[in-house]
Amino acid sequence: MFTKQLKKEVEPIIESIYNDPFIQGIIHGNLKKEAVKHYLKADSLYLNEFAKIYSLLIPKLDDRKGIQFLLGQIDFVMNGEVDAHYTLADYAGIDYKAVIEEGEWYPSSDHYIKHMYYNAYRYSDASFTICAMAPCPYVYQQLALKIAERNDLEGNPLKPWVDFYCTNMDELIGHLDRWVDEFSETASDEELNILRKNFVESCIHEKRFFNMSYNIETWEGY
Ligand SMILES: Cc1ncc(CN)c(N)n1
Repeated sequence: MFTKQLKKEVEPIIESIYNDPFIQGIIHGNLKKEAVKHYLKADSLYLNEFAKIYSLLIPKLDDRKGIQFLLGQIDFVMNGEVDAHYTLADYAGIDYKAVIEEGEWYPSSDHYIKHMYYNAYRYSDASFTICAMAPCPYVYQQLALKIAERNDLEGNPLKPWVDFYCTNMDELIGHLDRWVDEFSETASDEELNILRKNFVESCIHEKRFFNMSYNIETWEGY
């Protein structure tokens, strides 16, 4: 399966994100509050765009089930994933609604968001965009499962964040994989390479997004 190969290829990237300070801060329950705040400011806007990009895929699909699935995902991104954000906001002792008002597309999130939009407008088949979007649920699921495996989260205020991404991603990932695997069966080598590159680059964007948050990256700090 094509998506299986992709997942194998990005294992070292996920391992390196796991060792980066943002995820280590989650593991040890001592992530600095400013990093959480910066993450929330960036991520609330990122998720808004993610929902909008799903909507751009709707005209690319013909099957009713696929369209219904995307509508469900738009709802999840807009209304469900906020639970994970509230866990972080409560941990940092901040007013979530007030904080996200100050959000911006900081350089690394800006790059990531535009990577997804480019593929949505550039290619008529949804698979190209899906490969750029799939690391969003996949990387978080893999990180959460890896953290949960340690079995040392009792009493960690960030445990609900880990639990959230351990449990809510399977169906979505299965759906995205099926779309891409089906397309890959008839795709040219050149198309396969673009799909692969999109997936790998988005995993790297995930790494940069966490580091952007940890390092409080802004446009002023060029
Ligand atoms: C940047 C980013 N990537 C992934 C996720 C998890 N859906 C997220 N909330 N934000």
